[in-house]
Amino acid sequence: MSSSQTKRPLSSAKTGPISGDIRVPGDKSISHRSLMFGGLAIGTTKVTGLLEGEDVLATADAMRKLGATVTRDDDGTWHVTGVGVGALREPDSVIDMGNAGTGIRLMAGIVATHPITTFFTGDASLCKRPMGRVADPLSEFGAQFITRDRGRPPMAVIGTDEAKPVTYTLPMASAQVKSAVMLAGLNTTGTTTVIEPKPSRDHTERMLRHFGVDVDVKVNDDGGRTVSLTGPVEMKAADIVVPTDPSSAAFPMVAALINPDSRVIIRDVCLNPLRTGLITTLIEMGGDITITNEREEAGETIGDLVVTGKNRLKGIVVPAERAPSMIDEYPVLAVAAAYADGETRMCDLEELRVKESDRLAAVAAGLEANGVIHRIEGDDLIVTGGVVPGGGMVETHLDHRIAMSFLVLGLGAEKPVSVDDANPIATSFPNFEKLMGDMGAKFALHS
Ligand SMILES: O=C(O)C1=C[C@@H](OP(=O)(O)O)[C@@H](O)[C@H](O)C1
Ligand SMILES: C=C(OP(=O)(O)O)C(=O)O
Repeated sequence: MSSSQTKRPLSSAKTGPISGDIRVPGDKSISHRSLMFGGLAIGTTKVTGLLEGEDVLATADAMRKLGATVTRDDDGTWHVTGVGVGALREPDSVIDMGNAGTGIRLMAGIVATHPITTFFTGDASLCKRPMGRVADPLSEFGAQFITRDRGRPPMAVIGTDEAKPVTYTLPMASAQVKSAVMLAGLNTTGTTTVIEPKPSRDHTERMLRHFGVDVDVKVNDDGGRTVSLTGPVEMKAADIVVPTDPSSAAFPMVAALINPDSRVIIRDVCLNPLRTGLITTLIEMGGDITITNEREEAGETIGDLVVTGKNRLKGIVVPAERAPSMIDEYPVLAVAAAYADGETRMCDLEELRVKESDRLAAVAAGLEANGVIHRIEGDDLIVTGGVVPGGGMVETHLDHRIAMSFLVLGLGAEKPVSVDDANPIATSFPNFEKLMGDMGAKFALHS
């Protein structure tokens, strides 16, 4: 989003039961990848269910600047005609990736092994985020990077036409870094390998296969994975049906769980096992969540969620190894924990410090402002739940998940909860207010 935009404060208030039969927008990770991979493939890829959020629209523009043809029909179907791996055009202007970490890091991987120079920038949030985590492995292919402030955007990527294949062990659990390296490998002669000590979301692996790329995945003795592909590859256009985003479904899910007598059905949710950590956790906390109509589409498992508020939640310990499968859901899990009996400990949240905001600090500040007992020990967040006083104003720091999480907090609180800026919600969930409002959630502009 544009950081020069005027802030839009918004409040939420105690709502009572919510009910509805809804579809949240398309999965953000899959949407970015469908445009990128469609733009690299030979032929035209049809994409239905694309998330039309600001992050993904920035990726659409980026692919156009690199030579792909990306169009939208009036019914919301997108078409991407690719240029072929190796044939990207050098952009004639700076590419603005807005608020999107996934967008900039995966695009960096794509352009790193094309003989072009690409300039990337982003909003005030993105320009604080570390790019060294992709620049380091991509430099090993032979690409060069120029960044400001020790690795932050704006960032220039000088791609190489003599890429050397790389074997890289991820120093952190990151699907973005894994994907950037794999995507650089597409136009590299030889085998590119990524070893990930903890498995992270595997949409890149699944979707590359869908586009005809041979991706080898081995499960290692320690539970990690070794992913490899041999380039240069030719990708063939392949239609994509984007499932709905479990990270967006998280908000109505938690809203239903904290409001007794609620009942919400959320349709066509991506249930990739590397994305379902929050569902597992909320069920362990006693939440009434049932998965129905489970099926496979375009290489991903999808299903419908039926969520009710009939059980009171209880605090639990959320193990560190679950973090990659629910990394974006911790802010809203902290909200669920604020309504749970007892203590919830969320372990090893270091990666939250480098998201759209320092989410560990932003969540703690938001809980503090609304009278929720909590503490941070090392990289663990511990929340003691019960009655939520509310009444506080929360700084969102250009972070959509902080904005939506605290608006959900207000739906059960004694006094309204306000966020200083609801604009960032448009990056991932443009119809959040309408969808939640139609189910009974009370939102009001904060004066
Ligand atoms: O690959 C992806 O699509 C994403 C990976 C995760 O980031 P990290 O790779 O930094 O963990 C996640 O937080 C982000 O929202 C989307
Ligand atoms: C971390 C997120 O996204 P990104 O890294 O793509 O900005 C998110 O959507 O919560």
